[in-house]
Amino acid sequence: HTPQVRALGAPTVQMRRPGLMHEPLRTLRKAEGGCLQVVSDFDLTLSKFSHGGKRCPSSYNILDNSKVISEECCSSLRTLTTTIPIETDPQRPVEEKMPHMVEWWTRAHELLCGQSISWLQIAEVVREWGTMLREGYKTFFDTLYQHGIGDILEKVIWQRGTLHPNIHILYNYMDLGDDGLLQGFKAPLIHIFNKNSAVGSSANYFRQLQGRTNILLLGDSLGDRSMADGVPGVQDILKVGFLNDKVEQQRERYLEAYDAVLESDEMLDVVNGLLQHILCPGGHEDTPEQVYHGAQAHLPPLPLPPCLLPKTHVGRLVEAFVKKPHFSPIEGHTAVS
Ligand SMILES: Nc1ccn([C@@H]2O[C@H](COP(=O)(O)O)[C@@H](O)[C@H]2O)c(=O)n1
Repeated sequence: HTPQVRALGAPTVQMRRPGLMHEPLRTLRKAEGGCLQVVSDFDLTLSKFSHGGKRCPSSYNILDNSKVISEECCSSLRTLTTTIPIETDPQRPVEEKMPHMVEWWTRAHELLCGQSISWLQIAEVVREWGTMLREGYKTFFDTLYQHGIGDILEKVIWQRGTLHPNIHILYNYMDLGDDGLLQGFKAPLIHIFNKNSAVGSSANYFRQLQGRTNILLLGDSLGDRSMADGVPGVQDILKVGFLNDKVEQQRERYLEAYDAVLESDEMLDVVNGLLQHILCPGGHEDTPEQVYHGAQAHLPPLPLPPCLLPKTHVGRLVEAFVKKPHFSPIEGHTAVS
């Protein structure tokens, strides 16, 4: 018997087969988090899709739309967004979309590298942007940290004080020259349809987490549902999708792709509620806030991320600011994106 999961009763939650949630939830709950890893997308999943009626930028957009980019570059970047209809076209198979995505990301990187962007400018742009995480992000990260669960998410914001050592970030890391200017992006190129255990250092990373056989996956695009593909030894996986846009048109496909779909929901409350259900198997369900405050009481002080240690190169500081730090996962904690 799976106890009622209060979070799933929220009006924004849609499930095609609610009954199918029972088994994975039961397994996840039974393990009390000991076997859990959370694999999450960042853009428009942990960050907001809209705020005050306006669309929020992706982590690329914050640079694209900023004053550090010339008008000409901005317009060229905008031209590239003509690829979006291909990205979101439900009729095209992923294999057909792939080359277009590679071309888009590659060209955007080339354009950005031609702009002599300095690390200070990047830090400033990110600071200005800083408010766009979904409400509840602190509860989310702190709860996972307090329970020793890493294996989380892509791209997390250190500025928000939530870059705990159990987080592993998979992203297109910037390459800053000795002059502090953006000169390239590190390989391999990561784009919307190749974020999985086969890319870059992920295979190693996931191998370290072999004991964590239950996955809570969070995404906002249909490509995100494959983020845990190839992870070794997975027993149960629960996929939660944020359906941000064109809700009516996309509902059916999202319901097929994800176990639970959150429609136009800018909060992380449902996710926090699920975590709280999984992590407090013994008794009643506290509210996520109660769990959060409990978690806070036990949190050790945050260690400085390696990029902020005194001896490190200033460029690494920038990488932290722009959410593209290259931290080695710390054994026993870790996290993914
Ligand atoms: N140069 C680019 C490339 C992609 N985008 C958009 O960012 C989004 C990234 O989404 P993830 O789910 O992979 O985090 C994606 O929706 C692209 O449309 C961009 O803005 N600029």
